[in-house]
Amino acid sequence: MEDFILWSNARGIDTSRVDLRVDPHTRARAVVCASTAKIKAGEVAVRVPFTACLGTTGLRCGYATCPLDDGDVGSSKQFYTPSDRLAATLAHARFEAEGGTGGGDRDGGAWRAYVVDALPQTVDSPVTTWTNAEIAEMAFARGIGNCAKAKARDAGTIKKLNEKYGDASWTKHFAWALSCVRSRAVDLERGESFLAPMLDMLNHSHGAANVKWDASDDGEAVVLRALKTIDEGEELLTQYACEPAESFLLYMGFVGGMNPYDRVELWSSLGEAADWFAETFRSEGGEVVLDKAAGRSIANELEAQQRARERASIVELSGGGGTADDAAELRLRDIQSTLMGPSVGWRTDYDEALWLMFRHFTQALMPDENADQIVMHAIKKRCEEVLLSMKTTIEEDEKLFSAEDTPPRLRAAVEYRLFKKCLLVKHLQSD
Ligand SMILES: C[S@@+](CC[C@H](N)C(=O)[O-])C[C@H]1O[C@@H](n2cnc3c(N)ncnc32)[C@H](O)[C@@H]1O
Repeated sequence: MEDFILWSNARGIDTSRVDLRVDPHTRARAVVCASTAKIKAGEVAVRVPFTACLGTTGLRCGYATCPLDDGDVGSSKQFYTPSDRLAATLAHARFEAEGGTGGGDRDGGAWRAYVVDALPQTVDSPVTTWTNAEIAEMAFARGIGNCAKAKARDAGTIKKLNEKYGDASWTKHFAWALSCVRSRAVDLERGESFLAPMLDMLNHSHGAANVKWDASDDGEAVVLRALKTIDEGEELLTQYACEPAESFLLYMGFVGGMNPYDRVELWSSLGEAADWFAETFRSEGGEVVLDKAAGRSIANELEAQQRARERASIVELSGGGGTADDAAELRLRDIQSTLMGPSVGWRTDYDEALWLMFRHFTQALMPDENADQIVMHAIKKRCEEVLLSMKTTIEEDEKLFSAEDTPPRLRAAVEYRLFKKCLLVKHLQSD
């Protein structure tokens, strides 16, 4: 790590207020407040000039050679997501740092201390190294399904890159680079993310972050700003993202305890929820009374409206206007291919659509009942069904989670399913 610190300082990264702590067993790093002084709220703990970052030319990053920008048809931004582009840039830097000749600025050697020596050799996560049996331990369809989708998508991208650039080029590092990007890139909400050495060694906390990353006042650097006073020796923690547990486990290999943004998918689509409603709320004689085809078409309509809203909000986030349409479409594709997919749970727009649909069904089938109460009853019934469908109980999971001899991957999968189950129980107990 000393070489990395020397390299960082030579690149203008000011590390005088922090130290790196390395766990001797796992080699995992944590950034801690240096023993020299506390860091007060609002102060800058670390400053990383963009010239020491790896990313896009737009940010004037020091390493910005994206091999996908080779001018060929099929290599433009249209065909790759921002994560693909950053991963290709990192893969290219590593290829050069290890002596490969890949064109571009041939500056890779200068980045060796970071891309070869400091970045992890592997990112252990369900989408990278876990076996199918290990993935299955996540138990919830959303996590497993998103993992399968991400793996299939990555395999497709790698195949495409190998066909175009050959598998002995920088592409041989692409899968590794993508996992590094997903687990450590910084995003300043300017559209594209980048890798900032040193900042990317900070760990995450769902609820106790004491620093946040920010653009420097002069716009030349990314800085870590203290959110409160940080004592000597205290670990600097940031909140990487406000995302459900899937995003953390699939792309970073950890769950990180109770996540306030976590959610449970009760059905994989509104159509499935509509069928479930029809099957569950039958006549006294046991016949299905809700017209299933009509139920499905309501579900499809609500889902289409939801997609249109999502698209519109992404266009708005991208700044609106003509060219933003492409960016919005790409961003939507990126989000959908990695994180989301249709989702029906609660506390999002999809929940609103679900609620509307179930209200509509209730009013048609049981006009004398209090529709909201029936909807609540239906959702709780589903929570119970999902809980009962699990192969393990909460108590068994708790035991596995705390047993010392539980293998780390199983522990991570158990932590994932355990918090989901706790969410279901919490919902069942709510008024
Ligand atoms: C951006 S890096 C952080 C630095 C990392 N510890 C290292 O050695 O470079 C992200 C990785 O750190 C680990 N990590 C970060 N926050 C964590 C947390 N709250 N719980 C468990 N692992 C965490 C995960 O392995 C994750 O993939």
